[in-house]
Amino acid sequence: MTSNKHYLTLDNATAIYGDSVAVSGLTIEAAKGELLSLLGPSGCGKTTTLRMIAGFIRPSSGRIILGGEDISRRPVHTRNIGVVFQSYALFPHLTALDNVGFGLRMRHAGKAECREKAAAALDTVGLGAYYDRYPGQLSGGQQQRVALARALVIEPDVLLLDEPLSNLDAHLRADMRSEIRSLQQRLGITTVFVTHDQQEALAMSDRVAVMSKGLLMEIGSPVSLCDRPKSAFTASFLGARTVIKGRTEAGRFAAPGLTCDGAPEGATRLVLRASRLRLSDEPGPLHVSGTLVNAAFLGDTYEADIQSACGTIRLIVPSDMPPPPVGTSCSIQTQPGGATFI
Ligand SMILES: Nc1ncnc2c1ncn2[C@@H]1O[C@H](COP(=O)(O)OP(=O)(O)OP(=O)(O)O)[C@@H](O)[C@H]1O
Repeated sequence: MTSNKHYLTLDNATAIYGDSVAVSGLTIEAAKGELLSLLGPSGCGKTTTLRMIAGFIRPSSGRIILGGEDISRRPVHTRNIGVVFQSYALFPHLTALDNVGFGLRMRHAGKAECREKAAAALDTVGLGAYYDRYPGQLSGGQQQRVALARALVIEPDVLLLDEPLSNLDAHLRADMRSEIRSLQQRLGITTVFVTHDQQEALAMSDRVAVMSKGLLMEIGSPVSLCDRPKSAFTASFLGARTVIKGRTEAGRFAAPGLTCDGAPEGATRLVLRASRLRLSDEPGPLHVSGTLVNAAFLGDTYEADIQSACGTIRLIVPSDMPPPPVGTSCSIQTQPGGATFI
């Protein structure tokens, strides 16, 4: 018996290629209906993890458990898992309908059933008018939807998405991001989503597993990872954060040219979150000043870099509070949630 909380479990899973360890002792659980993202830099083992779940590679040690059953040694085609690859991997000589129906035909479904289910899956992803188009006659976003329909048509127990948005332009990416998330929630399908884009992971996931060099660094909800990162790696990988090394004595964190009050004993890193800092001389917990060396206008915000004695500190300030000219001396103050200690 398995609870819905432990629907998909990687139990100490390790993957080795030749003599190099790609994934090392990974233990992660996904609840039924959860969208779990694997987030990390290139080469950290995200795709390898997905391939172990799908069954394309066997774990060298450890287990993959789905719905209470150990599937580690089961061949790919006997696992009811849908996969969408970065490249979509559509057959160019088949129409959208036949691409989607392909998996069903492999499972010996009848012609009428294939057609009916493939059409329903294409309708689900908003491609009802494109059954007869070939991949070459579809836009990147439409091809991506066909690939998604093909993964969904088998009514998979788990959906695996390997960087499915990386070939799309920024605008379409944002649209597809929310489309996939609402579809996943509507269908209640347990999903593992691989990405190296922190915004994508934060926007789409129930929980995010941060990976580095084949290891799980940290796992948590997007909000908890952003507000209370437990490692410097997570803090800096989640973007727009400055991590400063220092020491804490009597509740005060100190680094060259910087102090910050409210630190727990033993803290050796101060994480400053760019969007929760401001340029200000007002007194507060943070004491640091420096020179503005860069200010980039990003539309709704400015990204400003302050060169200080403890390194460059990045701030994101609203565009209605433009930073002073480059070269100006400024002090920085933190707003609630702007400073975290590790
Ligand atoms: N078939 C293979 N043979 C040998 N080594 C491999 C193979 N596939 C991946 N690797 C290595 O395993 C490690 C993890 O690769 P993996 O593709 O899982 O990383 P990733 O996090 O998905 O990266 P990316 O974001 O670039 O796709 C890397 O060091 C990679 O070079």
